[in-house]
Amino acid sequence: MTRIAVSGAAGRMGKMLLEAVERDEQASLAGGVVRPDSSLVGADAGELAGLGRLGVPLVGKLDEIIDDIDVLIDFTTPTLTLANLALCAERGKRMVIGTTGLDDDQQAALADYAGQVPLVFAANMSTGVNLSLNLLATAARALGDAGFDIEVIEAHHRHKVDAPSGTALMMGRAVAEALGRDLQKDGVFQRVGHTGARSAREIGFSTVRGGDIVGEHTVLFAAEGERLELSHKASSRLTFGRGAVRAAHWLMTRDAGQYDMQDVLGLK
Ligand SMILES: NC(=O)C1=CN([C@@H]2O[C@H](COP(=O)(O)OP(=O)(O)OC[C@H]3O[C@@H](n4cnc5c(N)ncnc54)[C@H](OP(=O)(O)O)[C@@H]3O)[C@@H](O)[C@H]2O)C=CC1
Ligand SMILES: O=C(O)C1=N[C@H](C(=O)O)C[C@H](O)C1
Repeated sequence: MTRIAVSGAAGRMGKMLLEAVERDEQASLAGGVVRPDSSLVGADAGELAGLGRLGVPLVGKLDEIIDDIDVLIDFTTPTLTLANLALCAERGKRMVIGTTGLDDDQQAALADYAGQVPLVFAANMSTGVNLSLNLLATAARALGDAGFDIEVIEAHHRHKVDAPSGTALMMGRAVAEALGRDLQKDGVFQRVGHTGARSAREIGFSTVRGGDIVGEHTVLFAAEGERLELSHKASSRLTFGRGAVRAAHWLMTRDAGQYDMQDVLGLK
């Protein structure tokens, strides 16, 4: 049994993660963490997630349960994720991190902590998206320097706070690496006014926000006379939750280091 706790348990992903852990026969739900001042502190994690009473009370601080867990799953905010990681590294606890929107310094800090504990960090835990990274690299090598323009288009719910999505950036990086391009230089994240014509090397990003869209990503390869689109559409957050639980089990036999979901799925 892998004893798993969920950080940000009251969030959109937090509740899904509680369900994914509870549904997994090889995992036991060892706790859920909410804000210290939340009225949910002391409430039952199962009731929060609509699973009925599980006898697992929600706590306001990770410190209260950390000794009784094997893995912390964290899909929250960059600041909270790094604070939790500092504590997990100190106590030798593994982490699965799905939080997006980390800046360069935050990503460097995360990489430093990975020297102390095993962790999986991925902007998307779904099987389809992680497989698509390989397909995208193949398509980019075949088409990217042969007259095809590359654009990444993503759509998410109205509550999402970071843009472009972590997945869109990951897809853009897969394409850029396959073509020897650099997103810092070749990524175009905004077009407005008289932009001039598109350059051949640029990789464009477009963001849609609205309603309850769970997460949709398309990479478009557009030439004169034809276009190829590789799309992934998530219709339930449970797909991310299941991936995170799979990553938690996988981490149990790993040494300290930073891994991603392609490592977990054996796609490298
Ligand atoms: N890797 C993947 O596969 C996926 C990644 N994500 C990423 O996961 C993250 C969370 O997404 P989502 O669930 O939609 O967001 P939510 O805002 O619904 O959830 C975040 C949770 O974290 C809590 N939280 C934030 N700061 C603190 C704090 N300082 N102390 C305690 N709790 C805190 C929030 O509490 P409160 O509500 O009180 O603010 C909330 O419950 C995002 O970065 C998103 O991009 C999402 C889906 C899939
Ligand atoms: O915030 C979300 O909801 C999602 N975020 C992730 C991202 O930024 O790529 C993954 C997924 O698309 C849902």
